[in-house]
Amino acid sequence: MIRFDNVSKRYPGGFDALRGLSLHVPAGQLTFLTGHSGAGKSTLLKLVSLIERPTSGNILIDGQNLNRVTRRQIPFVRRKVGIIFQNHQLLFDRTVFDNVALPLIIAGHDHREIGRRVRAALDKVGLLKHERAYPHPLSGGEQQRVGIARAVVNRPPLLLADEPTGNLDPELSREIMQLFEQFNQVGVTVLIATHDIDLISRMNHPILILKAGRLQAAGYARGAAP
Ligand SMILES: Nc1ncnc2c1ncn2[C@@H]1O[C@H](COP(=O)(O)OP(=O)(O)OP(=O)(O)O)[C@@H](O)[C@H]1O
Repeated sequence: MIRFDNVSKRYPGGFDALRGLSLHVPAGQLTFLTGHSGAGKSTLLKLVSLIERPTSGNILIDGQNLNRVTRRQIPFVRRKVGIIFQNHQLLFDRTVFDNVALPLIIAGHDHREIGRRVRAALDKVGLLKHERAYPHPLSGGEQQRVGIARAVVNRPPLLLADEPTGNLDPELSREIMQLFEQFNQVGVTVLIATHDIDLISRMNHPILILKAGRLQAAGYARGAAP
């Protein structure tokens, strides 16, 4: 699903965030991406979502080489990718419904289709009863679920999450991970960047470990081979 072939990323200022990185995230898997602070996890996710471009090397998503994607094509490629951030980046002056509807409005769907899909996404994350609420009074875990509903409302085949449990306690973190597992079980490829070794070591999913912009190791927490 995601293939990095000798990818390097040098930011303006000269810092090499990724250095000749090659890796593969198979379709249909839930994969964790971990490594020290500054190892390049967020940079990798930004390259996959075309927020940043590589300095050299090739990135293939579902066989499509991102180097060949023009600026004008970026929004169409991004529709295949749902992105979840640690601080969920919700619009606090819009209702839960409107926050989740945003990607569909941008994509130009009609009113009825938007209503149907938003409610389906809110139902999946257990927030249907809060559709008219504003994000502020919701708990941190609920706000993160709104962000997840917004990411999946377009039904993308690929979900990326950057520290999605960073602000949550262990119980809520487990619930959020279970949600990702549910999406994965219906065929969505999921890539989650996280520092939470404790959480991922209790789950049996493939792990990629970055160190200073390179792949240090790939495997399973429980030592099981793929
Ligand atoms: N826009 C930018 N301009 C310059 N340097 C950047 C930029 N974004 C990231 N970097 C640098 O690139 C390196 C990798 O950053 P990145 O955010 O990818 O790491 P990370 O593994 O996600 O770290 P963390 O776990 O702390 O979020 C860091 O040293 C960071 O300072």
